[in-house]
Amino acid sequence: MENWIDISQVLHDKIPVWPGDTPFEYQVSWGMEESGSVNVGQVTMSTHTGTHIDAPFHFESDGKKVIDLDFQLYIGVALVIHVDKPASIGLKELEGINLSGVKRLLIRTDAWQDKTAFPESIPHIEPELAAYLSEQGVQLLGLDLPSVDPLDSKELNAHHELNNHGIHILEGLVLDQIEPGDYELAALPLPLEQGDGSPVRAVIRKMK
Ligand SMILES: N[C@@H](CC(=O)c1ccccc1NC=O)C(=O)O
Ligand SMILES: [Zn+2]
Ligand SMILES: [Zn+2]
Repeated sequence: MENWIDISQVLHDKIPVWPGDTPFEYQVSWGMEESGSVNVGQVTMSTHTGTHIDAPFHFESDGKKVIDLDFQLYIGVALVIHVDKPASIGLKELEGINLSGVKRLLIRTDAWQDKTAFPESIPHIEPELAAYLSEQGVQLLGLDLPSVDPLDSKELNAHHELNNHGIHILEGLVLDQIEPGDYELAALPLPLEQGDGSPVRAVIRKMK
């Protein structure tokens, strides 16, 4: 009994993407009939589709690309907390939660309920939170939202501040059914040499 729970969005042709971004598409480009032996598929997608990580190159031209990220960060103990549908996530929202020594923090907001559509607005991470999180030891921040900044933000202050404090970003998790507590997490990015982001298969297992 392994008890791993999938907290990833399913990738299918109707998965919502950032407005104006490349739609997700899977096609069998070389079918059984044609090839004589196999189906061979091709995937077209934005790197920010569904459950994914951001590399700093996403928002900084000289930032690290996916291949440069330490993959160890994406496997290990993580704390899940529940901050119910906040307007934004700052110090006040995390009051009373002990984050000391937490390296991977996953925040369940339940603010993106209908995952068949891209949300109209989302709670954002207050950029000032980055310093506090890094003081506590946080190096990976995961959310059940498509961004850590407001959807109309061009400055991407939370992305930058998190990166300035050595905190990496995991977005688009599915945490609706997940009770707060200590878990093991695995959410490995693909080894994309040029990637600004990467889809991940994110799974968690409750710590005994
Ligand atoms: N910051 C978002 C993605 C993002 O901003 C975005 C993704 C695809 C196409 C356009 C985007 N932003 C455009 O202003 C993210 O980190 O996933
Ligand atoms: Zn992203
Ligand atoms: Zn992002």
